Amino acid sequence: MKCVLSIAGSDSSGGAGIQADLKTMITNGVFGMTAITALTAQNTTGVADVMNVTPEFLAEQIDAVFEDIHPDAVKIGMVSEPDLVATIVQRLQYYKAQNIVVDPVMVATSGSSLAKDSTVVMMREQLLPIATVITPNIPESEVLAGINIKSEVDMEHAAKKIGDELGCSVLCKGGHRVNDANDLLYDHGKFTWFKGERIDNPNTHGTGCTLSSAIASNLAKGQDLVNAIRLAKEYLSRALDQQLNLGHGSGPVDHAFDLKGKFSR
Ligand SMILES: Nc1ncnc2c1ncn2[C@@H]1O[C@H](COP(=O)(O)OP(=O)(O)OP(=O)(O)O)[C@@H](O)[C@H]1O
Ligand SMILES: Cc1ncc(CO)c(N)n1
Repeated sequence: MKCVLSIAGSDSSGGAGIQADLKTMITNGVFGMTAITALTAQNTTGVADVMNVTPEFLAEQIDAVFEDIHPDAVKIGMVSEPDLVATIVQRLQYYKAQNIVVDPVMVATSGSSLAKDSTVVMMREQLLPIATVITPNIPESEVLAGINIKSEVDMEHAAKKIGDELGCSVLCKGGHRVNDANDLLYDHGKFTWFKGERIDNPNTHGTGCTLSSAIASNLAKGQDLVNAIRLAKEYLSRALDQQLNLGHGSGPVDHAFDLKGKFSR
């Protein structure tokens, strides 16, 4: 059994963060573990409050996991404070962690900010350069590259600029564009497009968390980066296709599509 660690925030409404990560890992055939960076009081309409853990307690969680069950991959999501970013980097380097997928979460689907500006600076300087792949959405790519993105050519410029500056592979996600949901990988000089038909479903809370956790699960199982992303995108499209409709805002996706028929709903 391959094991994946999620270092991320908890979403009380279950659609994003740690909760989305664990659901994704279980349905992608790996054993999921967690180190929680923050509790959020959150639902499909917004984030009411955030309580960060201390850097010391985050380090204790990461140590508890690595000293017992060395993860085959690590997914990193919401990290609000610069000190927490520094702690993660220090512990992952100490344990020589492999297959690090960073979703540089800045703003929730509902529009609430999830990371301070000083945190983004710290991520850029310390965390992103040690990642195997990072998965910014369009607004996050604009911040990291410092350019506006209006077209797929702009996505290529942004992904190349980020990847060349930080030395990591970059998956620039196209979910925030209006036409097809095409994602672009820039992997050390090479572009690969992952074409995705836009699914007519306004419930996209946690799609970024789901995609990055599925990529980490596939890397843990030994897939190369391109196949890990291709399979993760197929998984997310199927989860979106279920048309789950929960809550009063942008609701979560349905991870249980393979279990339909096994349990009554
Ligand atoms: N309506 C859609 N149909 C198909 N795929 C989609 C749709 N919306 C988003 N995606 C896909 O979902 C993944 C996440 O992309 P997105 O750009 O929404 O990330 P995000 O903004 O980080 O997500 P989050 O909502 O978790 O913050 C990408 O693979 C994107 O192409
Ligand atoms: C805890 C958490 N992590 C990530 C996101 C981004 O979707 C969110 N809304 N909440």
